Amino acid sequence: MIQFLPIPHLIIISYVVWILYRILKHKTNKVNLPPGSFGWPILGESLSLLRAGLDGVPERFDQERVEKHGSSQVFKTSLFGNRVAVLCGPAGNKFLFGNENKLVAVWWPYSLRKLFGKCLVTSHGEEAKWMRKMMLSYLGPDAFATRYAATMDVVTRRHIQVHWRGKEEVKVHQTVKLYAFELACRLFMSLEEPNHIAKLSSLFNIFLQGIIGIPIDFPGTRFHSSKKAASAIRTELLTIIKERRVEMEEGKASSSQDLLSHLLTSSDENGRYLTEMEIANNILILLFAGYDTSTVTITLLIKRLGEHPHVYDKVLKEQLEISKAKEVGELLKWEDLQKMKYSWNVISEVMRLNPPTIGAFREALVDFEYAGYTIPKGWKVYWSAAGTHKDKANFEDPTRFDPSRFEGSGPAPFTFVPFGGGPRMCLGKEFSRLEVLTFLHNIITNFKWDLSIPDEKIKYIPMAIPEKGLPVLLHPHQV
Ligand code: HEM
Repeated sequence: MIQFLPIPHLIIISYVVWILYRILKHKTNKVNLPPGSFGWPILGESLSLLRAGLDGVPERFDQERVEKHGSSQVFKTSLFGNRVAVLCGPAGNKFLFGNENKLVAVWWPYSLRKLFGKCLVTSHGEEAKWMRKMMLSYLGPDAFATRYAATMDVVTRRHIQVHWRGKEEVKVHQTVKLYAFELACRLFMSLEEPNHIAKLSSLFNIFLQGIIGIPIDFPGTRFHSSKKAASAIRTELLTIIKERRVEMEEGKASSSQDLLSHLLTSSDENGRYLTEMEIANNILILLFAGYDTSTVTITLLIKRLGEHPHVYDKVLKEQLEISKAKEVGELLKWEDLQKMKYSWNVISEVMRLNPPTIGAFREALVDFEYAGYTIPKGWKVYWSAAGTHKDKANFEDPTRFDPSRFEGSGPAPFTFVPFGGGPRMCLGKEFSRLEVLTFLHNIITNFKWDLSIPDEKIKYIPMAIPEKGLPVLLHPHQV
């Protein structure tokens, strides 16, 4: 576009940009900003962050800068066109989680906000609190976990029967992706028909590609395709919502059968209900938030168990004890999941080493002080799970896989933060705990496996992905 502008226009535009840059620099020079560098104009230090992710070590970005700028555990940078303060370690996490809606508020990139419309993650303050409450009354441990453990087990068994049994080799990442999507469709909307799920899943995968990226909207760009896919999914969801309303009126669907029924029939104390569009947008955000995160966790769990046979044996022992105490074919119950203590320690260690969400952004609502520095209003503020989890100040020999770290009282507060913390803590923590444990129970009591590529590299784009999709050779147990 720029190349079609006449030279005098280009000179004037460059001059205005330069003046604005000087004004901003002058303004920010007056306050005591954290140490660090804004890197290149516009690009900032984004390439270093992306490079660290592609090399499989996202924490390198924080570590290099903390080492360079001293012990204050805060530095400034510029990422994707935004001025950013990175608050490192447990003190930074505690500060940000404790100051939500006071000094900072959750912030997502423009592309995400545009694609999701009005929903939990694009709302703030009272509105967000309200939406969280509506969804938590289904997804929280009290309601969800006690009621839906058996349904999760049914879906998991069927998935393993169709996609794993009888196969010599399985590509774990893409197969688990399908599982995570099927499970969410079943529990959120009671969708079971494979073709319907496949259609939604392919739209969803197009949609995901535009979420993180440059939001240029014209035919041929990723963002444009993503927007079209989002609109097609929304139309589909609105049809499902309307059909459900009719089914409920006719007594053919119950108000407790899934998340959709729950959201259609739940109001707050003032009698306020979510609109159909708000329900569609929130289901879309839940599908998004739970899809790659759970997929990554299960995939890397399979990888770690393949790498550490003695851990595999201990997990198998725990899971077989649970199976043996049940009747043949009896489904998992909430109480069974509570017994999976060692298994959960192993999963926690997987998430410590490779946090599915490496960190997240906030926006400064006002100028505020942190560690003696000023963070100006409007700056983005980042907390880093990857950096915190790999800091030797928080975990001895931090790159070693060692589930025993989670025994007893476990890691110190705010050092283990795969689900974030504070008012914006992951809403699907209980859902994903059940999902990963149920999958683990079913896979490990059916198979042992060998990694087809033992040293397969993990890269982050921005979620962790094994470079070749983690192919494994399956060996069914002879029991
Ligand atoms: C192992 C799996 C998962 C991990 C590691 C994970 C991690 C996270 C993290 C770190 C955040 C906080 C981001 C922030 O501070 O802004 C978050 C938020 C969120 N997660 Fe998860 N998540 C997982 C699974 C799920 C699932 C299965 C669902 C849905 C059922 C879900 C729904 C959400 C939602 C809706 C939010 C936004 C909450 C808000 O802004 O109020 N997550 N997740």
